[in-house]
Amino acid sequence: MSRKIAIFDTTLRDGEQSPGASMNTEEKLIIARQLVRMKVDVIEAGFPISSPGDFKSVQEIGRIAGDACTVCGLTRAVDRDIEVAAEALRTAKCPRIHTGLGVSPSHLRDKLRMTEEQAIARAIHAVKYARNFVDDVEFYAEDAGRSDQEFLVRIIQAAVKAGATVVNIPDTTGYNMPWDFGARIRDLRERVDGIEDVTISVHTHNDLGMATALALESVRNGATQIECTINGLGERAGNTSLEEVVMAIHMHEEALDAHTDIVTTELTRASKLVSSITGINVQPNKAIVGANAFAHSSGIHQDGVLKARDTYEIIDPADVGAGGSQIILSARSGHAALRHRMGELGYAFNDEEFETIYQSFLEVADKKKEVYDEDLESIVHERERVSAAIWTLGAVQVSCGFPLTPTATLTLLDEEGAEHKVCAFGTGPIDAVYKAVNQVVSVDNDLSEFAIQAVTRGIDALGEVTVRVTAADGEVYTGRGSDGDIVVSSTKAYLNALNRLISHQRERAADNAAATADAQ
Ligand SMILES: CC(=O)SCCNC(=O)CCNC(=O)[C@H](O)C(C)(C)COP(=O)(O)OP(=O)(O)OC[C@H]1O[C@@H](n2cnc3c(N)ncnc32)[C@H](O)[C@@H]1OP(=O)(O)O
Ligand SMILES: CC(C)C(=O)C(=O)O
Repeated sequence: MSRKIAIFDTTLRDGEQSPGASMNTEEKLIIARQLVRMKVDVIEAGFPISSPGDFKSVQEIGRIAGDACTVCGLTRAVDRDIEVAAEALRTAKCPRIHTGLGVSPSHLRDKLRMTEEQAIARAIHAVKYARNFVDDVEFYAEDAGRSDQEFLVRIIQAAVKAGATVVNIPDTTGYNMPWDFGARIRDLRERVDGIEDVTISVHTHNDLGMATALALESVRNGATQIECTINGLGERAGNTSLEEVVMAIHMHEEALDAHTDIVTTELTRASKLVSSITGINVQPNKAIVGANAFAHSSGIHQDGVLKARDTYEIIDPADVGAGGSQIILSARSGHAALRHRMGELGYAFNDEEFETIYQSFLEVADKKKEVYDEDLESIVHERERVSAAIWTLGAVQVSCGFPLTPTATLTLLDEEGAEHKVCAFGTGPIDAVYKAVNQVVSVDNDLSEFAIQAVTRGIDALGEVTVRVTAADGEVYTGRGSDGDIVVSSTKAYLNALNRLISHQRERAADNAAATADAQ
């Protein structure tokens, strides 16, 4: 059995330190329930002395967690902080006090204004004092990543001797290279007496984008607890992201000789919950939980994934509760992806038909970021309309605006492919286009209805126009047209209606001629 790595979730403490992420007790409780469901080992619920609200949150989370996990409150190495944390955790089944102080030259000299000896004395006192209230005391050596390693060994040794059950080695400013930080952990493990009886924890920040790497390198060097947050929330660039370390350990259990007890299928839900409560969106390309983590939008990748998912996915989306892989249709998609999606929508085409559809798809895709199902339906229907065409659109251009007179320049193609070019004015751009169409296609009709709607989302949505025209004999014909440009969709819709009218009139004329011939 591999080593168990405890997951210490600090979303509700360090995560909440993200600007704009503060949460009330009710919200913290909702997240805490999800953390319990996900089986984290420790919930750092807050900093009890910092406010009555945080005190209450720690107290309530201690109550709901029961013995499912340890609940921890953070303190400075200050007696009053420790007393208040102890009080907040009084009714918790598995309470932990997390106390400590800065250990780097900068923290000692500029922030705490203490000598190394004073800091060691304060650390010993804080750990011992906390042990009066709880059996489980975690000592943090803040900014250990920039500390003098000899001093770090001494203060950690003192904390272990004073009764710390966990020693936390933070890279508070995310300064280290993973291998350097790993070497620090290994050195502590080799030199601190009694460290084998305590848990070595790491708390790494993402200032250089390496929080996850720092945590994993620490595990390789003997750490058995990782402090992390959902979505990597936390001070400045954030903390180690829980979902990343959990899945990295999950994927490389053998190499790391490590596992966690996290229910990975709950990761996506946890991410969405934290994002909706804090109002902090997850970047789409975020590992594991980003909206694009299992989305494929380029043809070569889509073809691969459709043939075998693991050609481009190392994680089964179901393993993190993310539903399934997504094929995003875009101008970079190839035949395989489009054929697949069309199949899912219930369309089957022969190769020749499909090639026309694919070319229309590329035209639409070049104008839009993403092609949705509604766009595909529209492309299919547009093709059906084009195949029934008598008059087709060659080109249309309008100029309009204040104080211009709306003008349309139009080229229509007849059934023989001959071009007919006209120009017309109107009360608006569509009116100008329709007047131009009437100059070429001379059939008696009244435009009785005109409606336009966006087929999909966004400013680049296809606009679908529906028109109804009434012929001289009172018969009504409907026409539809779609395009990213509503002048073009309006023109196509009108032509579609007129083509129907003309072909119906031709059918009727042919029927009449046949009837006359029969009668003679
Ligand atoms: C790396 C981290 O993420 S640490 C956690 C950060 N979290 C927080 O700060 C929680 C929210 N903080 C608060 O509510 C407040 O800052 C409190 C209640 C903790 C303290 O408030 P105040 O008493 O007003 O102090 P203030 O915040 O102005 O300054 C911090 C003081 O604590 C001292 N201090 C900082 N860390 C420690 C420590 N670990 N142990 C002992 N003293 C410390 C500072 O040196 C400073 O002391 P000084 O006033 O004598 O110079
Ligand atoms: C208080 C400690 C654990 C911390 O948050 C840090 O060092 O970043």
